Amino acid sequence: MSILTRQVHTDNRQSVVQQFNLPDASLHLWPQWLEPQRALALQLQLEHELQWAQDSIMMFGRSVKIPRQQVWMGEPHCQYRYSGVTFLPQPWHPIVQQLAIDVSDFLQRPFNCVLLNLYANGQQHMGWHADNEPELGHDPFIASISVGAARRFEFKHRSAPWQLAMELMSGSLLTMSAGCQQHWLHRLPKQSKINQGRLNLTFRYIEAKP
Ligand SMILES: O=C(O)CCC(=O)C(=O)O
Ligand SMILES: [Fe+2]
Repeated sequence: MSILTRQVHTDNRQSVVQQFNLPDASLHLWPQWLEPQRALALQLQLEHELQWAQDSIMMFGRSVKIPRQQVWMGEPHCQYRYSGVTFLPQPWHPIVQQLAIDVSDFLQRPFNCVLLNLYANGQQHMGWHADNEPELGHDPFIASISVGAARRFEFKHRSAPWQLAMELMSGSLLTMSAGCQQHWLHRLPKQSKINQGRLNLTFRYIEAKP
């Protein structure tokens, strides 16, 4: 499959965007959305100040530790159930809340919760999945910010032999929408040679129940 990408260059790093024209999905990547100093400060501060946990999930009827650490954070109503486990949100850390506001302003989209993942090195990873839990609504719009080591991020279509890989650099913003979670899977594969850590934040929106 040939993927057309369109690149726009101006002085402002936030307006440099790559658009991936995939069947059944929309992906946009701003490779340098955060200033390098802000990306580094964010990584260091969040690594130290959040209550990271190597949670367990259910796989094939067994409880298995995830190969990374995570924090679920956001508005109090944003309970999140995946892989057989319900997560209650930690209250906003002010830096993460400010980032949620900045991303919302930039994309003109609401976000009220975020899954943070901390990968100590390239051995830590996330397997094939889609973020299609019912709480996220019919066609989730997800904004993913990465800081730290650059890592490969891969997509594969659920029913056609199409694949796509990209590099998520420190300070990048990736959006996944328009069918991406229904029709595609994504993963962060192992890259054993990478020794540095990486932190990723996927901002999401969960509607409050009346
Ligand atoms: O670390 C990443 O870039 C993957 C994050 C992701 O897919 C998720 O949090 O659902
Ligand atoms: Fe995901």
